[in-house]
Amino acid sequence: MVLLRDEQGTAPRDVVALAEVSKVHGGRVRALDGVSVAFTRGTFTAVMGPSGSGKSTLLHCAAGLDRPTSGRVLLAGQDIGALREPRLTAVRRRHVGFVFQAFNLVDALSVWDNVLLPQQLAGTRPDRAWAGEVLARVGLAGREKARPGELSGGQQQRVALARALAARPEVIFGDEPTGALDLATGREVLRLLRQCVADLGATVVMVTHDPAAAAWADRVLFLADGRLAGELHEPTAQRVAARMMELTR
Ligand SMILES: Nc1ncnc2c1ncn2[C@@H]1O[C@H](COP(=O)(O)OP(=O)(O)OP(=O)(O)O)[C@@H](O)[C@H]1O
Repeated sequence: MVLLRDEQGTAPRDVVALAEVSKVHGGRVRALDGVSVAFTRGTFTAVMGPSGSGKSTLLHCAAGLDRPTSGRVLLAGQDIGALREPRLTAVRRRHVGFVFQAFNLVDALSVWDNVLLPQQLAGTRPDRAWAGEVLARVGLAGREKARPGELSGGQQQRVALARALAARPEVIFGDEPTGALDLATGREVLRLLRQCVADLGATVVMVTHDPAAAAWADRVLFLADGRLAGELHEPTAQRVAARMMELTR
């Protein structure tokens, strides 16, 4: 089972790369300050840092949801700074999946229609067989007709994950995807994200405040005051927590 779409027959090693990216909000707040970082295909990266350190801004710039004030962002081989709307939206819909803290499901639609919605918005023909497979993979086979409101928080986040996977994105961005879940349910979602990387070759970039969640990643990036403040490979929750203590001291 192969998740990644590769039209050119070549797969760049880095799915997302930021070069000297700065972002100034409202002409005053320098949320990112010259960040250069790459996200390698088939890896799971967690982004951590104190509140206000620029984590969400980094995620939004990397995903093409926000534009840097300066610097370049390459997403799925394209320099997205050069793209105007609606081309940028099209690239995002085609190559990026999102999982948010608040799930962001459409309550008026069934689970099945939620999962297919991004492809319908993108105007691509939904791959129904694959959608069924990803729903089964997240443990929701048989719940296709349910409305999100009838499901638990953990189940809703699994629908959101199936929705993110259904379009076979190059990269999945998670903004605190376990932030609204209890410990056990959050762990289940993290295990699924981990499996997406291991079994499907997905690339995952996840912002989190939780050292135990970050420990599921291959690498943890630390931000402080809009700058990279180091990284940990093969992290443990203890080492992540210790590094966070140093950053907030
Ligand atoms: N739209 C905006 N307008 C003005 N300032 C903003 C905007 N978005 C973020 N900021 C500011 O930029 C800085 C970085 O914010 P960002 O949300 O990226 O940090 P964060 O590390 O994700 O924070 P948190 O952990 O609290 O979510 C903060 O000082 C924040 O107040």
